Amino acid sequence: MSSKQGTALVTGASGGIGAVYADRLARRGYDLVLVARDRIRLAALAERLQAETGVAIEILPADLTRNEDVARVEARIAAEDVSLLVNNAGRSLAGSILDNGPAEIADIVTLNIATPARLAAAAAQAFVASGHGAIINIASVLALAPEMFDGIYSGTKAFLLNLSQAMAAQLADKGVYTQVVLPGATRTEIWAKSGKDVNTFPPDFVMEVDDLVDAALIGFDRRETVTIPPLPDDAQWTAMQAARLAMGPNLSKSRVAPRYAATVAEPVTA
Ligand SMILES: NC(=O)C1=CN([C@@H]2O[C@H](COP(=O)(O)OP(=O)(O)OC[C@H]3O[C@@H](n4cnc5c(N)ncnc54)[C@H](OP(=O)(O)O)[C@@H]3O)[C@@H](O)[C@H]2O)C=CC1
Ligand SMILES: N[C@@H](C=O)C(=O)O
Repeated sequence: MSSKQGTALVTGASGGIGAVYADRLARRGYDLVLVARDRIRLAALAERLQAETGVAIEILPADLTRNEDVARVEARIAAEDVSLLVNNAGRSLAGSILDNGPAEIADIVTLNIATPARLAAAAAQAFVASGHGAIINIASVLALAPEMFDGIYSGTKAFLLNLSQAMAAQLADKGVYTQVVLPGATRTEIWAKSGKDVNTFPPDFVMEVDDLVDAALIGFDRRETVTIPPLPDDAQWTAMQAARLAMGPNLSKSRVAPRYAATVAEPVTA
């Protein structure tokens, strides 16, 4: 029997933020499709949540950097029971742009940009066709703070913020809700995987993963487009958006802005 909430497909569900989303969504009555590479961890989570909540749970082991695996997940999203996509799987990098080569850069761009874009598109197309559905994209506060990190990881998260705001604008009147979540530093394995010890960070800098997901779901229930769980004053985000939108009418012109007119410009020497 299918659940009233429908089915939520969660990527990166084998640990960290994705596993907590799976837990919370099962308790809200969603059936689940759990996606990640580690079949054993997915099966253990599915078994526990099935026993605790009684919802139907399937596991879909997939390496989301592989085209054929992503295609299997796209096909599962297109099935009519799926009503929620949590686009969460992601990775970080060890070191800066000076330390990473082509393989690492291609891998993170595929996992953090190309795959979530493909899955978001698959979900958007299916949900618009059925007239309802929701998409949660997990970005990062580093989308707003490129100076703080390596630039590549934070750039992938800026992409997700941009994509989500565009999707929210394009899909809201078609019955599809898009939320982008910007966590700050959150205590998960992502830090150790990229060579950082999260326990050396100042304690008031790091959020526990349960708190992060519970706050993000409050933003979801409020139908926020952008949810930033650590940010105390929403007015700061609103002001930044207002400043960005105010530039809109000036961003494309037939004439060069006077400050770039040839007679004004000074040659720059390196
Ligand atoms: N923790 C933090 O401080 C923050 C995290 N985020 C974002 O939150 C999201 C979740 O991260 P978090 O829970 O912290 O990290 P974790 O490393 O704990 O979890 C990452 C999840 O992604 C899965 N994953 C990684 N690579 C692949 C792959 N190639 N194919 C399929 N699944 C994959 C992992 O499963 P498996 O290894 O089994 O494949 C795992 O389930 C990420 O997008 C991250 O960028 C954003 C801001 C802060
Ligand atoms: N996951 C973190 C970096 O690795 C972050 O987004 O803060």
